[in-house]
Amino acid sequence: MEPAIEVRDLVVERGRRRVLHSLSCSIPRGSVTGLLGPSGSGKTTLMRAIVGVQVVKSGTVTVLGMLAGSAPLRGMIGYLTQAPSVYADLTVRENARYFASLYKDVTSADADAAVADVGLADAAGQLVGDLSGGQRARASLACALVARPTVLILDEPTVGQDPVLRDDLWRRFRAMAAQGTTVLVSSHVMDEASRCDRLLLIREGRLIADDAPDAILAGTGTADLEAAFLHLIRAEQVVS
Ligand SMILES: Nc1ncnc2c1ncn2[C@@H]1O[C@H](COP(=O)(O)OP(=O)(O)OP(=O)(O)O)[C@@H](O)[C@H]1O
Repeated sequence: MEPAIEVRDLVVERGRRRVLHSLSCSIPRGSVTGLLGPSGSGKTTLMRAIVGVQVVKSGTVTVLGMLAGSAPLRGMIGYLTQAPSVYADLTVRENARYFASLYKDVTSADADAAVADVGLADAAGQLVGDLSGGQRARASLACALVARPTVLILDEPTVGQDPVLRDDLWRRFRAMAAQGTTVLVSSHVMDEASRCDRLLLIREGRLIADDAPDAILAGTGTADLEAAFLHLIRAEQVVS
């Protein structure tokens, strides 16, 4: 089957610095793919290119067979940015319903369901400006989920969440993938990597691993993913 996302020889420059160096990868449909790498390695930049909001120097990014940023994709991609993208002076419910109103065939009931899905049903009537950081992040996630996107791009969705909520969110991502949604999640947290079907490890704008977690462990001869990633990063440092 054609992959959900295909990135070919992608070069991106930001602030006159090259931050993605001819990066290529493909992301299968109906999977959870983790995007991991040190701070500043290019995770957000790659996600922005996939969503179609990043100016690229060269290369191509195709999503569901269409060029990233194409108009028909707008209703099919959910994007959770790292900084919550919600209105502080609206309640959680009003935010979700506002985003629902931007889509054809998405109802207030869908908005309310998305709020419940992220564990915010009890806070639905609260102003976003009065929420904790973790709650605000979940309100933003609810807005990204509202239209039940085919492709979901999540930039560090579990930052600031307690272990129980993180577990709930990961179960939800897995359930969405089981129903056919393609989920790309960036994270700094290694124990989350084992919950992914595939992992992309990026360092200084280049992919240094693109495989299933078990295959990465086997290939590096390590017992856990944290050790595997340190192994891969050190091996790269020796080469470069
Ligand atoms: N608006 C910008 N203008 C210029 N350079 C930028 C801009 N945003 C990011 N960069 C640079 O691009 C590189 C990649 O940044 P990016 O945000 O993609 O990394 P990241 O892996 O998502 O980091 P983090 O894990 O800290 O969010 C970094 O060197 C960063 O300094």
